[in-house]
Amino acid sequence: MSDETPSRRAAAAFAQTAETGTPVAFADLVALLERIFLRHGTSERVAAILAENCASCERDGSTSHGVFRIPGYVGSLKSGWVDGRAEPTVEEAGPAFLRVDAANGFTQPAFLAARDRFLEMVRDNGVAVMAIRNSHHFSALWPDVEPFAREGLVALSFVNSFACVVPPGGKAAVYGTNPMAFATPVAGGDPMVFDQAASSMANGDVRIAAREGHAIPAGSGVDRDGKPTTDPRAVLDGGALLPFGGHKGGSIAFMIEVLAAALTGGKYSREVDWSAHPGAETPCTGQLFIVIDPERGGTGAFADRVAGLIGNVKEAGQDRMPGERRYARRVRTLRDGIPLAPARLAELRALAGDA
Ligand SMILES: NC(=O)C1=CN([C@@H]2O[C@H](COP(=O)(O)OP(=O)(O)OC[C@H]3O[C@@H](n4cnc5c(N)ncnc54)[C@H](OP(=O)(O)O)[C@@H]3O)[C@@H](O)[C@H]2O)C=CC1
Ligand SMILES: O=C(O)C1=NCCCC1
Repeated sequence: MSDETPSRRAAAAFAQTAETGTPVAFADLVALLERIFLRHGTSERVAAILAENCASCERDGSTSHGVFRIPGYVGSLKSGWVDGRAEPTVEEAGPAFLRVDAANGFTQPAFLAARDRFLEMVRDNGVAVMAIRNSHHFSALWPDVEPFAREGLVALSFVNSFACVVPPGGKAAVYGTNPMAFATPVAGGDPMVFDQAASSMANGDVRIAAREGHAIPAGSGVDRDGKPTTDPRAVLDGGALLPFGGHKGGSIAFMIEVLAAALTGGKYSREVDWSAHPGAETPCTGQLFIVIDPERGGTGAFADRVAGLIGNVKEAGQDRMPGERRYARRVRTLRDGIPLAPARLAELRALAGDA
């Protein structure tokens, strides 16, 4: 059984560099990122939320959505494509359905503005849906869902991005890399969380491979003529990624366009048009949450049952559950600091306006 996803393999060289960089304490990284966001026009609230979110990705080794993304956030803010001071509006569309308009701002501040009311709905009804639109999600999804599982809930979330994935057998990019995340409580342990793109790789990992001069795994993408390629630059320059697992990943990507865009009122990935905003990198689309109170299942032993299943999976030979790598790295980096390559740290300090 392979130990790594193609994305993980493609990012490995960069991750190694990062592992050997200058150690930065989590709180210091949050403070540095907060200064960058503030300097580029966000409100204090938005800066605090995005800085914590992005630093958490770096801390947990979510390299494709950690500090690597900061120039992209800045590009979107500078180009006027995203509103760093947006005030989201929250509307109740039923006893267990919240609609959130992020008002062309970042998704996480809009999500957090609605989260308390959403939790009440989940507790009252056993399940609730939150549909966010006009929102820029530029991060991993696990920071959105893991806290629900720590509160005893099961959470699912879906985001669509921008057209860079061809449907199986297709020639034009229709889908985004469209991640989905799932989180469940586990008795006696950390939640089990998976968070994965519907494409062979995240676009972020393709860009890291291009920057570092590494090939991407065969079967990940095609060039502008639709020919298979392992050159990340060919994928980025008019080419596209493929869905993971052929038609099965294609169907997941389709489902995510429906749930995150059609249902929320957000844009489809292929409707994202930032051509009038050079430098913009954050897609403005939608995100859907479905959160369930597992106690409503009435077994009284939900989290024990999940722990039992994980035990079965491990006994059968899977040595690592999704999320375990992140948790181990979190412990390490909170203790030893988050290793940042000197070039990355210099880039961040320059963006923060440090001399
Ligand atoms: N905002 C956006 O629009 C987008 C965001 N993304 C984000 O990019 C990130 C990377 O996505 P992707 O490249 O698909 O993710 P990966 O393929 O790296 O990992 C997907 C999941 O599989 C788990 N996993 C990886 N390797 C193993 C293994 N050997 N055994 C068991 N579990 C394993 C990971 O857990 P672990 O984390 O513990 O390694 C993770 O939960 C995600 O966080 C996603 O949300 C992607 C696309 C668009
Ligand atoms: O890595 C990706 O794929 C993406 N991440 C952030 C939003 C655009 C797509």
